[in-house]
Amino acid sequence: MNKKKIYIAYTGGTIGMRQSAHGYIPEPGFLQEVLEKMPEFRRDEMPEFTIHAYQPLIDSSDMTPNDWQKIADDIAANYDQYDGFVVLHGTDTMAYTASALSFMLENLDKPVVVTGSQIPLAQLRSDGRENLLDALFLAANYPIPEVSLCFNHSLFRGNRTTKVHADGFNAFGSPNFPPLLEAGIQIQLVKGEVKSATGKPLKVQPIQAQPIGMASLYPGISADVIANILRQPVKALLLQSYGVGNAPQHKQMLDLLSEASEQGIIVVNCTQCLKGSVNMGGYATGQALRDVGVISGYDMTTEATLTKLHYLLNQPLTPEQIREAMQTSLRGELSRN
Ligand SMILES: NC(=O)C[C@H](N)C(=O)O
Repeated sequence: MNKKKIYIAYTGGTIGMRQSAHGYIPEPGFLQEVLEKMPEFRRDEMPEFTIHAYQPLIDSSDMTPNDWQKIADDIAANYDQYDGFVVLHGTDTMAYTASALSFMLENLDKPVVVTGSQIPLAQLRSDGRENLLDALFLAANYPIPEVSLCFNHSLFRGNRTTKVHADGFNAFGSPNFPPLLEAGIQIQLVKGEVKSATGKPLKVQPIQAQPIGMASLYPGISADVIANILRQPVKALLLQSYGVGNAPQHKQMLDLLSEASEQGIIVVNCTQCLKGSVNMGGYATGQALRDVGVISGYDMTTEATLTKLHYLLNQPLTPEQIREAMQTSLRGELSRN
């Protein structure tokens, strides 16, 4: 039987860490050593896999857009030799990386599954074994050609995920989109579409860090706080508003946002709520934002909004084109009714 070949890009994260006097730390070679002692990964039903360990291995709190670039380039360089890709990554910023890769990898025709764990693979109660077995098995046998995130027996669309639990095994949620697949007793496709590769050429859109401001509204927030954020050389502002996209009807703040929009700063309205969508037509407090040029983030996660802004700001687009693309689904990251 011809086994499928999966490329593992091992970036770091808890899954391969070892206990030290200062807490968990990544250590080169350790993950491979632990895997050698786990025969289940070499069973006949499992695909062949190659591990490429990054130098240095990092805790995902240290991830930057340069690292997203490194992962995207690595996948592109190995694209033709493998049937699918698994990215081993820390959980803290996993949803950001999964979202960023979904935008950067244009014409993706093969599965890219991002996973990691809450407890290191070397520890007795690790969730890393299940997550990595699932990720490899699904990448080989259920090739859904998009960037997904595999955790706790669910496969989610990567750009719909957010870390919802700091210390539970069910660390990720996809609040506004059903899972692509559920791996219970039966493996059940929910929203995912299994397709074999068509041979479309992959294109990587390069990304460099962009100055993006983020402000979460709270009762009593002063316009000065927003003014300070806008004083930086920001190109976009992610505004986390209340409910369906409401903000206080604060003249000074609305004037600031209006000025920012006129200067070409992209101001995106996302809700602080975990579930549901922005609808700025719902209340006068939301309409006031729309009237000053703020655009809707609909039901996008913070992670998807931020990485999509990075993706678009790196291209030669006008502010109007960016606003338009922000409100359009590029990779299934938003739903518009
Ligand atoms: N569970 C984890 O992987 C957390 C770790 N701090 C990381 O994100 O790299």
